[in-house]
Amino acid sequence: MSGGAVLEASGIGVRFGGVRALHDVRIAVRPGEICGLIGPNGAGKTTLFDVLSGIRRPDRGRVRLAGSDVTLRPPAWRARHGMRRTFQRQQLFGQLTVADNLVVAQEGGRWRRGGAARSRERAAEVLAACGLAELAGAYPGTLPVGLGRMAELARALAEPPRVLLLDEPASGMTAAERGRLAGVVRRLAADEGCAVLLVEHDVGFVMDLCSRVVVLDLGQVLAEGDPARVRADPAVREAYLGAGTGPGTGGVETGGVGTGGVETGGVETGGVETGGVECAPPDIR
Ligand SMILES: Nc1ncnc2c1ncn2[C@@H]1O[C@H](COP(=O)(O)OP(=O)(O)OP(=O)(O)O)[C@@H](O)[C@H]1O
Repeated sequence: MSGGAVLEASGIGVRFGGVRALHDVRIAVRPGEICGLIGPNGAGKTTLFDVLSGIRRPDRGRVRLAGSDVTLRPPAWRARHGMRRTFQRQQLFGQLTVADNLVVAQEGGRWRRGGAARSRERAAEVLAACGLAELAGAYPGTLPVGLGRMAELARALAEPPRVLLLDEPASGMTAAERGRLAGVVRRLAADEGCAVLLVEHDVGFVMDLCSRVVVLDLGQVLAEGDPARVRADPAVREAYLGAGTGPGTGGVETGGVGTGGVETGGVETGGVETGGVECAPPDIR
């Protein structure tokens, strides 16, 4: 399929009863690449992540990790072979400190008081790289949302991943935290050759960070390419604008770092009026 891809999926189909959540989806991510996965609500992004990470078995299609067919492999097997995923909801152990969560992640999920010295050293390094050194002794439940998400990312990096799937990593983060998150992800890809695939509702953040963007709509790949190309794609604009993006419709958030303001209500951007509340289309300029 795609030469050099470390993670690739082809012909993926998933149905939930009468709902076709994914149809003939193909996606590939190369080492060192940061790829964004976007799409309106219900497009199939989470379902695709579940298939890639092994949480859901597809009705059709194959998933390959470093060339091996892993379609029937469970999530733990994929994790042992270098695939890590973060979730929208924090997965850290609340009764362990942030540092101990990273130690446990390196020791097969088993807790031994103190852990191995090597694991503790690595945990300290990763936390420092994520700007969390001072929070090593904190308990996850005490962290504000953005720092909790960063700690979740740190846990995923406790052992160097080959493939990293990030599920809405910037959600709830301040602008400064988003900047730090982007820096960590860039370094991971550039210095360690990790392949990163991220689902994120903040389209501006995705466009700034990713070298390639895949757009899902109604369970199919609608467009794919570099951010400029995707931004300009009429089908992408139509899919977002047609989806309704305002409060109450669970629309796409905008306004990530450096995306500038969002034009609302203008003819050019196709703003939509809903019951007196002006709904802005996502910033896909
Ligand atoms: N467990 C389920 N049972 C039935 N239908 C489901 C289930 N999970 C997802 N779906 C449906 O599959 C389609 C794709 O959903 P999915 O959650 O993957 O989309 P998404 O792009 O992640 O959406 P969002 O941006 O809102 O998180 C939707 O129509 C959704 O209603």
